[in-house]
Amino acid sequence: MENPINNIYPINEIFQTIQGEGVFTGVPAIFIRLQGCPVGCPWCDTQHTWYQHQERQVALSEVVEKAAPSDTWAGVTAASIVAELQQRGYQAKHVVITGGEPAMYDLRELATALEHNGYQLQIETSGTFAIQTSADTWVTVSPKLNMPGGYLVRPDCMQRANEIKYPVAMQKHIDEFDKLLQVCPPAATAVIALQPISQRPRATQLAMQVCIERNWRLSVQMHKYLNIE
Ligand SMILES: C[S@@+](CC[C@H](N)C(=O)[O-])C[C@H]1O[C@@H](n2cnc3c(N)ncnc32)[C@H](O)[C@@H]1O
Ligand SMILES: Nc1nc2[nH]cc(C(=O)O)c2c(=O)[nH]1
Ligand code: SF4
Ligand SMILES: [Mg+2]
Repeated sequence: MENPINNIYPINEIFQTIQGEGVFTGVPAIFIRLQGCPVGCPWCDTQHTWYQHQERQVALSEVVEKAAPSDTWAGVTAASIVAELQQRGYQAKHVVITGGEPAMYDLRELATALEHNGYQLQIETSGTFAIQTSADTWVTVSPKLNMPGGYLVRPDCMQRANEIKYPVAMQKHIDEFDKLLQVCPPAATAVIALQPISQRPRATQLAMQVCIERNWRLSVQMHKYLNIE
């Protein structure tokens, strides 16, 4: 049955590009970026999505294919989001819901609407909020440990993850991740990847070395090397 609730999702931007991170790297994808995140990672790529200011609310047409990142957002229903993707003639069938922190919102209605229209869904989440999405959603958890917002990574998120993509810059981060894997073990089938923070050469060197030692994957934010969105 269709979820009868008409959730309003705060959309920061919608764009079509190539997935640059994790297991689906290289796959053409439509990105839906939601506004709002309280986790506070100091090196966050998308700090313009942290706050949801009422006075920055705009129409949906203004957040589709933004010329530059901004903190404007539009409140949109699942049906209107699907209609917008179809109207824009996007060819990608892989949809990535990111943010901001998408797990702050109940994504079930949006997931159902997208799947009914032939899209395959992936979400990118920090693992600090309960994940409410469809059973078929590919869940990428990028755990955030000891961040200023004080949020904890949830064991249920680690269990649900199809992919764990951990951002690293120094050995301390690896040690913290090892502790997390012990306390909150992922499913045996979960793919584990390390993602160097902000393309820093030392972070990349460390991530490569640990991936080889542990037989984990490397995820390098390909879109930044290609200078695409
Ligand atoms: C911007 S976050 C949004 C989704 C969610 N809040 C999260 O953290 O997963 C999307 C992805 O970008 C990663 N990320 C953000 N800033 C980064 C940076 N400077 N270097 C490497 N990865 C970064 C996050 O770890 C996450 O995997
Ligand atoms: N190309 C591209 N790939 C991405 N993978 C995850 C992203 C994100 O911001 O969540 C992202 C992004 O912003 N662009
Ligand atoms: S959890 Fe994600 S969106 Fe929030 S600050 Fe960290 S990287 Fe940025
Ligand atoms: Mg990004």
